Amino acid sequence: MAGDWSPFIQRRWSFFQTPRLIFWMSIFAALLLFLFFHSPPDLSPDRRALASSWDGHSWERRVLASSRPLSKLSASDGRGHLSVLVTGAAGFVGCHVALTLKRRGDGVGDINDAALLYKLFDVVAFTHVMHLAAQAGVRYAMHNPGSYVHSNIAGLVSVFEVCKAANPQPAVVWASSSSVYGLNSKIPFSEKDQTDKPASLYAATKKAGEEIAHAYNHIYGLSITGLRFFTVYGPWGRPDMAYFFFTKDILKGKPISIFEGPHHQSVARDFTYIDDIVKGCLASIDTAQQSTGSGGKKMGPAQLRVYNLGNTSPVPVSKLVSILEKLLKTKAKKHVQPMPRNGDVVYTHANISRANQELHYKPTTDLQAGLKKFVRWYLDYYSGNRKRLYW
Ligand SMILES: O=C(O)[C@H]1O[C@H](OP(=O)(O)OP(=O)(O)OC[C@H]2O[C@@H](n3ccc(=O)[nH]c3=O)[C@H](O)[C@@H]2O)[C@H](O)[C@@H](O)[C@H]1O
Repeated sequence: MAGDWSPFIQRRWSFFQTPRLIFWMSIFAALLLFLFFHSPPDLSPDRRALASSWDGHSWERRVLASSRPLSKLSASDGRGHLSVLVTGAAGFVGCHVALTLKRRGDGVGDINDAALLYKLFDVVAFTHVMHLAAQAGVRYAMHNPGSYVHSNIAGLVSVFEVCKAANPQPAVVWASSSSVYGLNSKIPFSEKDQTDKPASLYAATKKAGEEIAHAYNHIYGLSITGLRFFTVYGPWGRPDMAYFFFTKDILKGKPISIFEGPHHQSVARDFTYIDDIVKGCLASIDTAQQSTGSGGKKMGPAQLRVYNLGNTSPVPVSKLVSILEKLLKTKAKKHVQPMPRNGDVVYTHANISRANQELHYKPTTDLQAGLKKFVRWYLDYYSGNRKRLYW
């Protein structure tokens, strides 16, 4: 369900040295061969993977230990600790949210495999699911459309299926996207605006997710909150995003393309720093009401929410580049070019008043400050200085 991360993986792996890579690939291949020849023949592939990776009792013990709240740390609102299943915890937003929950003392499990989801719910009565696993990226959807359908639609349905069948049902908080506003020209974007003109397949799958959420809420009484993230950036970010590969290319002296809209209109984004997004995610968990259904049956109306999580301060991409140039002390080789027809939109700007009123969401990091933290992390990370970690 984590989707196809080809561009991400390619960029990350190019930093590995080849002999090391070959060594680990050999170990991995040997492990696969071992598992293949030693698995009992009557197990399905999913069950076989499960059985070979975890022996039942020790696996359950690990899941229980990981999801158990730490009693010494205090919960944020005095309601007691939560057990939160975080999907996509290997991804950008997911890893930050999971670590912050863990740090404040909540129990966190992590998985994005459907068979394991059911097994996990047998073992742990999750109070919440933070569903962040997805195929992200606006432009990559043109190259690999199936991956978006697989992760953002089929994957979402499989998460809702396991949640609706659980007893008790957890409350679900999941990642939608600012891209659902598509060709909407009313700014700033408000949750009340129409979102029926997606400009990319990515946006269309996120919009479909919001409609699917409505159906599960309506039929099964699942409490569901969708978060429309606005161009999230920061340390441990996605290498396929512009701020990340601009940094890499500026340092390498490679040219970068800066898109512009029709009539030389500048392209701008409501760039939002990861720590602000994490606060919005945790506030959504903390304010989520319980689902009303039980074991697949609705008992009454349940909470259904959608929030914009943005910075409410759009910045032109050309300004993003000039901040990076200063922080990196290097001039970029800029090529300004018309925005290709690739699913991009010219402008995003979040109206965050609903999130502010109901979640007390208030972003505090502007692009200058956020990029400074990102660049510090980037230089440290890629200089090989990984001893100093970033949490
Ligand atoms: O808010 C979202 O819902 C989405 O945010 C992010 O999409 P975007 O806002 O498109 O971010 P990103 O690709 O970094 O491009 C940033 C800017 O650089 C411009 N851009 C891009 C490439 C380039 O070569 N030149 C350029 O000018 C480009 O035109 C754009 O204006 C997430 O990737 C997506 O997964 C989703 O979460």
